[in-house]
Amino acid sequence: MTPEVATEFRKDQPILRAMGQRVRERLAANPAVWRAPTDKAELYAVADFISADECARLIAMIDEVAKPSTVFDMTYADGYRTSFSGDVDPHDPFVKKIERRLDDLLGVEPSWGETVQGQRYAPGQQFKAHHDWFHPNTSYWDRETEKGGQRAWTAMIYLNNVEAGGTTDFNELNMSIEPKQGVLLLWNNVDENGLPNRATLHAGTPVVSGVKYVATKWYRARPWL
Ligand SMILES: O=C(O)CCC(=O)C(=O)O
Ligand SMILES: [Fe+2]
Repeated sequence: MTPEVATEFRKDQPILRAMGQRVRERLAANPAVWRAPTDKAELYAVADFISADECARLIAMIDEVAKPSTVFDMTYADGYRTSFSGDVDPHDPFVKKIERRLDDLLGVEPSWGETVQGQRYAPGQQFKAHHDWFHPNTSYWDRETEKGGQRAWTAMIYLNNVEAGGTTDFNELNMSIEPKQGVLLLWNNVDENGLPNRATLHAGTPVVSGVKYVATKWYRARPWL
């Protein structure tokens, strides 16, 4: 990482380092949490994090709000993220229940989490390789730095099994994760020093057949609400 970039990241670095340590220790003490065998990134999974009924309920909510996805600096037409997505109602008691379960797993202040975003991929749709952490020199950097700061953790739940395709690929880690209903995938977007981790590069690969639904919550360095 160039020194120039490191300057941009300095503001949240100590917070992210401390947060990483706290979450890491909490997850290590939880027997339901599996840690991927790599030291390049912190990637975890929890099986049966939510039930099939809960998945169905979230899927119905996603179908109500999903629109062509955008990425912070891009439009749908750029073809980078061709899924449909939308935020589910953050005031819905059922959504709050799922959020509480996530907050509690990580031991993170609820106010640091963004609203849960649902995403649906039809055959051929994908989210090309990207980092979830924010990059400086973008149109959104100042705004996001002001509101919540850097993205620290990503918590993504697979809501259904996909007939073919739709894996989440972490190419730097040589890992390709097949969607499985109810599984939570969790990773720290920054390294142990609190700096953005390039090895967290990942993609939602094109669905080949069937449909894929995920629900994602990102946790920030500071209160987002
Ligand atoms: O759908 C996936 O497997 C990955 C989604 C993703 O990376 C994201 O929404 O940031
Ligand atoms: Fe992502």
